[in-house]
Amino acid sequence: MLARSGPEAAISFSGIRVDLGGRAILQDVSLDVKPGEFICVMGPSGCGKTTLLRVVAGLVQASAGTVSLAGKPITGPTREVSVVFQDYGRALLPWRDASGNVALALEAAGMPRSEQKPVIERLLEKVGLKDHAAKFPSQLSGGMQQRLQIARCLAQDPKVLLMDEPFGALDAMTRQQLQDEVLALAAERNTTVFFVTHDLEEALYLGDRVVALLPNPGRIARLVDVPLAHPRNQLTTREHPDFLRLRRELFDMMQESH
Ligand SMILES: Nc1ncnc2c1ncn2[C@@H]1O[C@H](COP(=O)(O)OP(=O)(O)OP(=O)(O)O)[C@@H](O)[C@H]1O
Repeated sequence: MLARSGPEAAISFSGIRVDLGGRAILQDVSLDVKPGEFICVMGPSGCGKTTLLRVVAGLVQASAGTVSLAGKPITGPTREVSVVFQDYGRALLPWRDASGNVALALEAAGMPRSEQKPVIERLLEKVGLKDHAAKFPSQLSGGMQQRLQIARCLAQDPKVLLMDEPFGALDAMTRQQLQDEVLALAAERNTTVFFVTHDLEEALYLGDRVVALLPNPGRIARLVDVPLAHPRNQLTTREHPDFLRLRRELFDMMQESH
């Protein structure tokens, strides 16, 4: 057995290429995501962010190279990985109330009904929906529906949480609240988060590292460490000189690539 210098990567991409529709969408992507790391993938529309996330979800296969989860090759969807989509409206079941939507994940895991109630209550409380357990998705605001989708994903107790532009459809205030909630939840559970966004500031605010992709074909243009202290703060973090410096650097890089 080979000696390892540190813990095994939670997600490891090694020289992957993804071809779709007869062309290379992603090329030569290599990246190790550490366990418990919050990694943000950003870049312009069409650079392959969602495709990269779908590779981790086991929904798209790499045409070349390898992708593994905690050392095991990804061959399809697994319960260790959960996905939060931008479109919460379609992700939730409209005929089930908030409790019922969270229960879905517990049922899928085979948890007996009698054990589900306290787990559901705790999760809804965690995402601030304790008093809305009996409401149906249509009775909840957009932010609340997204919180519910997050609770349902957490019910699966995933090692890796994939988030695809999860706050893109929310107003600025709600978006900031949810950013802080997800940061706190991920830190508390030591969940590895793979977060896709086209918003550079969101990527820097959330990420321990930011992967900047450029398109045609999608490839890693920059990988930056974000040296900002935790917990992050919507005012002081965003005003920090390191935040402003990195924002400028990545912004310039994106502009130059046009
Ligand atoms: N199934 C598919 N067949 C053919 N081409 C595809 C398929 N899925 C995605 N693509 C193409 O791959 C490229 C990358 O798409 P992807 O959705 O991964 O980009 P993105 O960076 O997430 O974009 P956006 O920010 O607009 O969501 C796009 O040009 C898209 O048209």
